[in-house]
Amino acid sequence: MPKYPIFLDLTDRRVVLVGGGAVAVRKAGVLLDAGARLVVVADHAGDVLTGLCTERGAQLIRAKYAKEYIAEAVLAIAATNDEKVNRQVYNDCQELGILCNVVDDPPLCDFFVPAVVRRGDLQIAIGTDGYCPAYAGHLREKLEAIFTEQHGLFLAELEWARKRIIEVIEDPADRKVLLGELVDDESFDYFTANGSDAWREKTQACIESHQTKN
Ligand SMILES: C[C@@]1(CC(=O)O)c2cc3[nH]c(cc4nc(cc5[nH]c(cc(n2)[C@H]1CCC(=O)O)[C@@](C)(CC(=O)O)[C@@H]5CCC(=O)O)C(CC(=O)O)=C4CCC(=O)O)c(CCC(=O)O)c3CC(=O)O
Ligand SMILES: NC(=O)C1=CN([C@@H]2O[C@H](COP(=O)(O)OP(=O)(O)OC[C@H]3O[C@@H](n4cnc5c(N)ncnc54)[C@H](O)[C@@H]3O)[C@@H](O)[C@H]2O)C=CC1
Repeated sequence: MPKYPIFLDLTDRRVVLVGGGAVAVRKAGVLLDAGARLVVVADHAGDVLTGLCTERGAQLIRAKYAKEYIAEAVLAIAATNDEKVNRQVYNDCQELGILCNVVDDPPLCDFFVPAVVRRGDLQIAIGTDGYCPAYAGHLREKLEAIFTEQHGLFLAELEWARKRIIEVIEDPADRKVLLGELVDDESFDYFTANGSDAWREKTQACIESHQTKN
């Protein structure tokens, strides 16, 4: 069955990551980017993970996993190299109603972590339902060549334009038509060729012409 894809707000929410190797480092970075209150439990944390925790304010507990550490968490990720420990984390999560991801055992995952193209506030998440994560990574690289920093900057312009449109255009159908024009490739090309000021000027005129039609 396909998973339900969502973008989760983890700001100030406790997330517990068990394990301190390379896989834990990859998961930790993304969780910290999302503003999670990250707690890492690892009996041996590598230098990279230790540095990451210090620099970015995550709590590092240098200890073997115990159930008490996951209390109050919304998510837990088991990324140790010990299958038994990972399974224990999963079982504890089931008891406590915490969503769990076990990195080496897809059936023990309430959620999968996707590969992500990130361009400012624009995010494109890719999933293969656990069938071939490396393919998700490969597709991310291909999409990264297509979607550049410019697309992230363009999204910020669209946010500005959409706010204006909601303020001045009442009819949802009109808004939809106008936004449809503003998000298309021609509009993006105009933005990249002429920059933010020129694009806003053109967009403002376009919004005004829609207003006068009503
Ligand atoms: C189920 C899932 C659970 C989860 O972690 O959420 C899971 C499970 C497993 N991964 C394994 C291996 C590898 N995973 C990667 C890479 C990524 N794995 C990620 C997600 C997921 N991996 C979830 C499914 C997501 C989906 O399918 O949509 C990505 C997308 C996101 C991320 O991790 O950040 C990230 C790419 C990020 C990017 O490039 O952008 C590579 C390639 C590499 O390292 O370059 C390899 C080595 C090649 C190989 O073995 O395939 C193994 C075997 C372990 C072993 O044998 O030791 C298991 C366990 C199993 O399948 O049984
Ligand atoms: N889902 C994914 O994307 C991928 C998953 N994997 C799997 O992820 C797992 C971890 O991989 P790596 O980070 O490379 O492993 P690693 O061997 O580098 O690190 C394992 C970490 O787990 C910690 N650990 C072990 N027992 C513990 C315990 N009882 N309590 C607390 N911490 C404990 C160790 O101290 C160490 O920091 C492996 O099982 C691997 O097969 C591997 C590649 C990708």
